[in-house]
Amino acid sequence: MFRRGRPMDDSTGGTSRDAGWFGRSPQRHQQDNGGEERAAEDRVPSRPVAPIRPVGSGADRTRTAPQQPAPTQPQAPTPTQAPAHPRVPAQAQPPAADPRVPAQAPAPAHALTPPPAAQPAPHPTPHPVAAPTPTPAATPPPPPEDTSDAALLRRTMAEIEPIADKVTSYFYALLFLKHPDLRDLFPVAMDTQRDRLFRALLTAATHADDAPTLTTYLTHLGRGHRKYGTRPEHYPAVGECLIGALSQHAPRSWDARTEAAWVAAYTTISQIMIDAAAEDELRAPAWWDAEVVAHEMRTRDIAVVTVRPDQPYPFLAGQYAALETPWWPRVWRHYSFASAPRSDGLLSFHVKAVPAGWVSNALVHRARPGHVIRLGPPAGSMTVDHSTDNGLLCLGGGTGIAPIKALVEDVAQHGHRRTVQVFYGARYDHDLYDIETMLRLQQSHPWLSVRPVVDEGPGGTLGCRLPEAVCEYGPWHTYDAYLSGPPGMIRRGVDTLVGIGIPSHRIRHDSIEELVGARN
Ligand SMILES: NC(=O)C1=CN([C@@H]2O[C@H](COP(=O)(O)OP(=O)(O)OC[C@H]3O[C@@H](n4cnc5c(N)ncnc54)[C@H](O)[C@@H]3O)[C@@H](O)[C@H]2O)C=CC1
Repeated sequence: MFRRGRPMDDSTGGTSRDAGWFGRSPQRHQQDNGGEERAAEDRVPSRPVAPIRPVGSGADRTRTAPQQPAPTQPQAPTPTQAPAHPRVPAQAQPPAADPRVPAQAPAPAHALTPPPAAQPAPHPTPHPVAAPTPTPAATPPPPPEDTSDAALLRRTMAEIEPIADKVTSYFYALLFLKHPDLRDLFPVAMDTQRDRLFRALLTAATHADDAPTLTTYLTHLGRGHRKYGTRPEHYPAVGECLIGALSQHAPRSWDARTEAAWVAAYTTISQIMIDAAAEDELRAPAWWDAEVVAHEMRTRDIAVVTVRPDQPYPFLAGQYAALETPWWPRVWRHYSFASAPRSDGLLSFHVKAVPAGWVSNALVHRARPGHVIRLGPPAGSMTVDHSTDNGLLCLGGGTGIAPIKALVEDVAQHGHRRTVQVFYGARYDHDLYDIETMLRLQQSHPWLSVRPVVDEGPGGTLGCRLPEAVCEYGPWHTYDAYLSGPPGMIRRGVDTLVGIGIPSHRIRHDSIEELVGARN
């Protein structure tokens, strides 16, 4: 969930009312803990992380760079084999990789070289005898240099940010060169993985001096990495190569102190993630196997897939999960739950097959009843705040209607009458694949109104009409807003809603960065 223009990592449980990126909502906290607050004494003892020995650090920066990794990248998602899921988790991914981390560039702590002070202009003196001599303005002293660890980390990040892609490639090259055994544990295609790592790194670095925020974020990250089979011994290998890559590409800001700051930061990061994963092991599986029990094609490229998890799967309406199919091991994509929790324990997802979408094509065109997929733990905080009576204004674009439907069901289950107004957007009439369900819900719930908004206008003109359509109704300033759909719709929707008076802290949606490419 986000504040406007300021993404919250929804896997971390932030709410619009939290103070920062990774603030934790009471509601999400409860869900994280299975409804119970764990007593401190229940915590498992910390597992010490092995020391990190930076690879390719400042001292040997001049060495030849390793060759770029050559991950095989199949051209099209046309799986031909259906290997069974290995029962023993053979996956591992580097610990600093979360899709929900905002790709926000860190602001440099301050300019290292202050701009030159302006020189006083020469005063014209037509009558030199009488003219007073001006006192030159005092040159302000340069601000004291911030040499805290956090500032050192931010300086490195600022230096590598413009060449992020290169640094990430170098990091993986180093990792697979030094630890070739780890290559098999990553997905065949490393495209999404690369961005995630860098974004997670940015977040950790920019929040290094904000311990509570960082801890909450990393705790979720550590738990989420269980499904990859990440083990404590993987962390030093990743850390060493990460620091090696940074030192190689940030020559201006790298020195012994900077290296020490990175080693300390990464050690802390690893420790929190390892401990979080160990604690989570006590109460939840790393992933759930889930059998497909129904597969319904709604259009030629949209399917509603219903699965039965092999054990209870607690979640909240509005959340999402990572899904892995048996055809593309270690490739996980996120989908929202399309229903509130059901008494029969079944879960539904709305999946649109997108071009070159590995998981989406497998789920739409290949998965059938009887197949078993995997689910990661639930995440996300686009959930209903049941502590208020505010109405809900919901914008669902395309398959983004899935979590909106879950939210409506959630309000219905709570039996507390609140106005819910849904605007359901699609390009054409025939793209409104779930309109019948939504209209049925409207019929049975007098507090619910559903308005389809189709882009195709008179004479076949197309325009993105969804956010604007909301302005024709209202007023909305007492409503909580929920947006779900393509990133462009979210961005424009947020601007529109703020423009018509909904405070940004009452506007909720999943991470835009995560949405980009996350469901393909
Ligand atoms: N399947 C799921 O569980 C979920 C999917 N999503 C996301 O929803 C999206 C659904 O994609 P499609 O069905 O292909 O939607 P689409 O591209 O057909 O668009 C759906 C609606 O969004 C509006 N829209 C699109 N771009 C816009 C823009 N730049 N400004 C304003 N409005 C815009 C359209 O006018 C239309 O009303 C995907 O990006 C997916 O990641 C989001 C949440 C859950």
